[in-house]
Amino acid sequence: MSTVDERADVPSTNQETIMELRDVSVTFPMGRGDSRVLDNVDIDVERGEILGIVGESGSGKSMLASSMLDGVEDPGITTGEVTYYPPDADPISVLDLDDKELNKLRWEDVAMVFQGAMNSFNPTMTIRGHFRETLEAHNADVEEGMRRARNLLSDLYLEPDRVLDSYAHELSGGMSQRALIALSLILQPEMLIMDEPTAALDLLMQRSIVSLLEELADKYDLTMVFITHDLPLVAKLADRLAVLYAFELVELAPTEDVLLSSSHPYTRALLRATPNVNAPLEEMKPIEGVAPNPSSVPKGCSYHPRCPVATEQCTKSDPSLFEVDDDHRAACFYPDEARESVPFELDGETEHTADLTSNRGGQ
Ligand SMILES: Nc1ncnc2c1ncn2[C@@H]1O[C@H](COP(=O)(O)OP(=O)(O)OP(=O)(O)O)[C@@H](O)[C@H]1O
Repeated sequence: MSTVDERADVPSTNQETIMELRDVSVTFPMGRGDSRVLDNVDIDVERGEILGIVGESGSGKSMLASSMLDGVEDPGITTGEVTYYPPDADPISVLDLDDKELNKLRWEDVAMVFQGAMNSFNPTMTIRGHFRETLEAHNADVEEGMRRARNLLSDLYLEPDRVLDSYAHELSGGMSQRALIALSLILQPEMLIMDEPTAALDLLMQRSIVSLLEELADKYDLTMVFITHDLPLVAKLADRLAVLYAFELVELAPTEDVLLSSSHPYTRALLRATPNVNAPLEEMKPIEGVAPNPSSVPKGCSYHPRCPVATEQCTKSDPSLFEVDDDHRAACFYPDEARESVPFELDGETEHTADLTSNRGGQ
């Protein structure tokens, strides 16, 4: 297994890596050949960061989330390398783990929360039962663990006693989603992967969960991967953004770079379709053209049929992630032309753009 120092030139800043994905692909065997639903993704998740992964519906976001914990459902096949770097132990090759080892990793090192908490809880068990069962299954000290559970529930602005004594159906959607986040953190993982964790919730609850997540990440030194189709939502939270298009990573950069100087025409179209970073997703305008499905991914750059700056080159070769700037990568042969041809103006401030504006003011 490669060490951190030997790593290839891939999208990352110079911080310490907690999870490394190399050439990660997911395919489903279909009647007429394989369907590739995640295509050679390379990414380094940095310890302590909040990484947002955005993309349209069907772009491969859930496949990416699942592949990080070797959780793609049968008959899907995940290939490539996923390496988890524990703080004080040898690296773990996630795709080589057996079921028992995976189960340990999933709770104790890298937890995962999906949308729709209702389906994650057993309807015949109280929330307390779920916490106890998880602690017992991992041979953890139950009394100490339950103390932690109460703290986590309080951190998430829930009344611990009321929630612990309830069944999931007795809680509102927002409460059960927060209880699920608390449960996912009960064995003190280093990293939390969330796949559309707020999708089923109303706008106000989405926003409030996002700010709670930020507080949690800070308090518990958590690394977070937040996967969503809601760019305005994740822009408020993430330190870096990764953009997926047609099962491939097309741009990766610090959030403010994406918001102010994105270099892939798809990211720019996505931002142009976002009238205001504070506006709800429902106000986004559609992007012209349609995203390909797995059986019809265009040759060359998969975005070329929708792209205003595409040339013949783009119909023939598929650009890899080029370095635009130190820690900014985009899979486009023509980033300068893209910036010129796809203008957008972002109204509204995120924490990131606000910081930039105030820095500029001081110059
Ligand atoms: N079990 C499966 N068998 C074959 N193809 C699948 C299967 N599950 C998903 N896919 C396909 O994989 C592709 C990527 O799906 P994925 O769920 O990762 O997209 P997504 O970006 O998470 O979308 P959404 O936001 O709608 O959840 C889609 O084209 C989908 O149709």
